[in-house]
Amino acid sequence: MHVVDTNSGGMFFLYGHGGTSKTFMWRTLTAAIHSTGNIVLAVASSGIASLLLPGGRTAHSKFAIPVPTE
Ligand SMILES: Nc1ncnc2c1ncn2[C@@H]1O[C@H](COP(=O)(O)OP(=O)(O)OP(=O)(O)O)[C@@H](O)[C@H]1O
Repeated sequence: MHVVDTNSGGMFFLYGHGGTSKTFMWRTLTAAIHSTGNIVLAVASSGIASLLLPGGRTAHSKFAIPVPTE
């Protein structure tokens, strides 16, 4: 939350074994940031993963990332 409060930005990588609260952490952060009036774009690399996030979409869908066909 510090990087949001100070508008400093950042990149974080959350990893861990199955069932170790990764989704819980993302959902909590999303709710906390959204509650401050900020916009949260929840995207994932796969459709299955995006279903775990509130309002989640795939990054390809949200940002219209082209998929090379050749
Ligand atoms: N702090 C917590 N308090 C209570 N329950 C929690 C907490 N953190 C996680 N849980 C519960 O533990 C379970 C597993 O958590 P979660 O789905 O966040 O793990 P995960 O790391 O995303 O798992 P996976 O890698 O399998 O997707 C969920 O049912 C979740 O509600």
